[in-house]
Amino acid sequence: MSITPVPRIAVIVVAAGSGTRLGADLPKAFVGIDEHSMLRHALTRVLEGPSAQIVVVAPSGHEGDAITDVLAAAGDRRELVSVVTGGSTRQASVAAGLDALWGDVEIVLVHDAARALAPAPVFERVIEAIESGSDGAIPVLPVIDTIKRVDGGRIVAAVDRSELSAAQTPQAFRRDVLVAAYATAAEDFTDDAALVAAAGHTVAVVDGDALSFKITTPADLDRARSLVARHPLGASHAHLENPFPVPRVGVGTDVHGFGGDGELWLAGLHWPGEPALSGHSDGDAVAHAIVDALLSAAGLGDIGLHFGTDHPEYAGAHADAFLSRTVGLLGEAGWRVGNVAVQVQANRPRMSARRAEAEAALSTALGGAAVSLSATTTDGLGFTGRGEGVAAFATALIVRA
Ligand SMILES: Nc1ccn([C@@H]2O[C@H](COP(=O)(O)OP(=O)(O)OP(=O)(O)O)[C@@H](O)[C@H]2O)c(=O)n1
Ligand SMILES: C[C@](O)(CO)[C@H](O)COP(=O)(O)O
Repeated sequence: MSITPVPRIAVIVVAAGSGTRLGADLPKAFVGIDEHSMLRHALTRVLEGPSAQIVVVAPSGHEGDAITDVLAAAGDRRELVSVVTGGSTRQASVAAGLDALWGDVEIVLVHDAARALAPAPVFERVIEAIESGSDGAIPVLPVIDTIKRVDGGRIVAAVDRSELSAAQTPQAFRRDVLVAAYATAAEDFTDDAALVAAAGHTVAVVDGDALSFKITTPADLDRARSLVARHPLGASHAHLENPFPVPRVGVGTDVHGFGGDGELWLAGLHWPGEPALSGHSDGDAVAHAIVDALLSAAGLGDIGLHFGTDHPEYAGAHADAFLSRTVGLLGEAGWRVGNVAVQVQANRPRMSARRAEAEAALSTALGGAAVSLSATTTDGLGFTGRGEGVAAFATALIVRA
């Protein structure tokens, strides 16, 4: 039987605020970003960091809600997490968390549940600063806006923003330093770094992260919701370090029966002497399967949405019109095509002789992305085996533009 070592790091997640500026009808930490609360998101990301004791500080009367989030987020690590009741100020809530630390803990991180999307590398950076000898460490971002000192409704001074930094959490401290500073604090501070600095300690700064923004106002909540909508919890969490690092794949299929007017168009090529496929456009099942694969990868719906019979401009249109418009739709959504693989099932035409030509035509229509085309028959089975039509199956990979 293995015994889990007692962690030397603890994270106090303060979640006991009311969220007046957000104006929700329940304490802020329990407001949903998606179907999961801010606290649940924050805990999920804390749990992606180094093994640590986790103390959740909940608003009085909402300890049960906090335990529900802990059980959902922590799974079989729930023995690492405890819930305590917070106070009327952030500082009082942190103090309640400090009282719950286990004996072996040497490094304490204090983190706002309201900074629910703070990514794991920030936790690692502040811990590393303490392990390198600092008493305290705080993540900061440069101040971007021009800053003015204002008094009586008028500007009284310009402030040099190069001297300023915006404070974030998690903030990390040597446990003995933080506990002693809290024991002697004579006033209320908005963060722990200020309290520890007021006690005479040096607090090192490390790089913050734009994703560690605090959800304070309804606009902040909208921003968090839109980020999380693109990258839900339970998929991957590393995504949020960079909102768009993960390529996406999609699938598409299409079938068309023979019986159209004129001659065949398939895989972006004209096939003189071959019977035409029927359809609103030219019936090019290969191009249409690729369109669906690309739209599905980007989450942009399907071919019916963008090229259906209510779009008369695509009546009789060939592959290049479909594919170039699809590339445009992806581009507007911030995606570009990585590669496409497509398979044709048909008795005719014989694709092998023109495979390279078809791949080149499709690739050109997709702005140069690699396309590979394969073809098969179905041993006489099904509608393609009976020679009634053509089926195509495509997969696509897209990456952020
Ligand atoms: N008495 C308090 C006040 C705040 N916090 C926590 O401290 C973090 C930062 O607080 P902030 O979001 O700025 O404050 P709130 O009190 O929640 O919001 P508001 O100031 O808008 O009322 C939040 O995770 C919040 O839950 C806390 O645990 N206990
Ligand atoms: C610790 C903190 O997140 C630092 O930015 C703090 O909670 C900030 O509170 P604020 O008074 O809303 O800036």
